[in-house]
Amino acid sequence: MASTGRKAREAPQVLAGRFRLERLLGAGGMGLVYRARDLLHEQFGDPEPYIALKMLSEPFSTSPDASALLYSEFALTRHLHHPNVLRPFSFEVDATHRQAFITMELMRGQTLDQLLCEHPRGMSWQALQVIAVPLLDALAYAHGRGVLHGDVKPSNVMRGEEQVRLFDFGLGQAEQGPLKRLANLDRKRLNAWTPAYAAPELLEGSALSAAADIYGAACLLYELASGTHPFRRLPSTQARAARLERQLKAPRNLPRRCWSALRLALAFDPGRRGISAAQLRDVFSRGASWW
Ligand SMILES: Nc1ncnc2c1ncn2[C@@H]1O[C@H](COP(=O)(O)OP(=O)(O)OP(=O)(O)O)[C@@H](O)[C@H]1O
Repeated sequence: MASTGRKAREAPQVLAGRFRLERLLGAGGMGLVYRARDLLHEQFGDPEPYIALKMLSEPFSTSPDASALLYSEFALTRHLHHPNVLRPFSFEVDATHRQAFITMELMRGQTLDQLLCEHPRGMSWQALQVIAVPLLDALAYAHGRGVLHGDVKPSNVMRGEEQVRLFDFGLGQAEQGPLKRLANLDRKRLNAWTPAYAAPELLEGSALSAAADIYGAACLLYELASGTHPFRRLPSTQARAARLERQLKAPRNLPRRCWSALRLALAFDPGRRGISAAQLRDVFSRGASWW
């Protein structure tokens, strides 16, 4: 994180004459996210003029299709209207600084990786269910609209004061519908997957699929339930080579029916990962019967 301070100082103070950057909220593999104030809204008396503002960090920001990449993230989420998908506001370009950026709803809360630090032995079933069901519902909804997330992992889900939100569709893609044209960008060359959550077939060059999203979500859910990653945070290809699926243990906080479903979702072979986000959601939504 040492470099993020440097990037924060280098960033312009006001973008597009309107958005004043206040502080860096987070730096991921590809982007920098700031808390910013919308000076226009503030001028008209908006008591809550705060937004989140995302721009690409180097070296992505200097790639020829940087703006298209960011636009694609914006466009994918703009077409999703779900209470558990983070709301984007606008895509902008600051001509002076030649800087493209997205504005979006500012979330107050914790990302799930921050939450996991507080639960090293996993969460109770009740606490887990409150997160799992909305998250899976958001994923099922996105998949139903032909949108794949591409990077489901704990740092891309936030538990806000009121809601759980899935965000960062930066590696996402439209499988069908008019947005499919956006998918021409080659994300493989970005090599931005997080190997511990990316399904083995993705790391081996296959196209993104709903099944790949399921693998990431399953790793995340396992981690919430047990406090540890199912495959010791190894890249999935290495975990498969070491046959770690044989050592998988049912998290003690998980009802048995959820474990059977989760195990299926954790399959290394996409052909055997025979469960959808909607099916997983339905299993996790049922009451706390342990059988
Ligand atoms: N709308 C938001 N409100 C508050 N904080 C946010 C928001 N969006 C992102 N963040 C914070 O910024 C961090 C990085 O955001 P994001 O995941 O979009 O960037 P990224 O570079 O695409 O990350 P990666 O590629 O590593 O997943 C998040 O983990 C979170 O802490």
